[in-house]
Amino acid sequence: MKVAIVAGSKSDEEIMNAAREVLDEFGVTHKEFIASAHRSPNLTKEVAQIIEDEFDVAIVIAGLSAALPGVIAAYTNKPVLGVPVASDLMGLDALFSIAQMPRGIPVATFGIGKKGAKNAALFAIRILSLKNPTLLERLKDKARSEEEELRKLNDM
Ligand SMILES: Nc1c(C(=O)O)ncn1[C@@H]1O[C@H](COP(=O)(O)O)[C@@H](O)[C@H]1O
Repeated sequence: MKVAIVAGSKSDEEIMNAAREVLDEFGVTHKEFIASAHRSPNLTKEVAQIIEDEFDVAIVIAGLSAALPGVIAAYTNKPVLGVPVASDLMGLDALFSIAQMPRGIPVATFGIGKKGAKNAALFAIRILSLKNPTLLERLKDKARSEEEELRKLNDM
């Protein structure tokens, strides 16, 4: 039950942290990697091979032209959850780049930045919960307690 979090640069650290916090909350084992398909293609290939061999799912975070999620998905059959990072074009560049994958190389695309990273982590947990009833219960508990908070706010 392991999730890889990969980012294209150390400058994406804040977004990585957002994903990590959610995984920690659910007690999911994870490991972080920094690799760039553009700047370190050999390292990226090695990281993808490690994901293929040792991980269940990968959250891949990238800004600008954001080739990284697609390149990782080319080297592994494990599910790749892509998270765009905002920069000069508000992250639309990365969003379109990650969403517009050529046929045959699927990457699930999430929202831009920290919210997207948190949802990607929750999605990774949903994937893992298919084979892990304890994790599924934790997801249900979280949903229940969030609804409970809203009931209190509404005095209901
Ligand atoms: N999208 C990619 C890739 C890649 O896709 O290979 N490599 C770096 N980057 C992105 O470049 C942005 C700026 O990086 P720097 O701050 O290191 O210049 C980061 O958001 C990173 O994800």
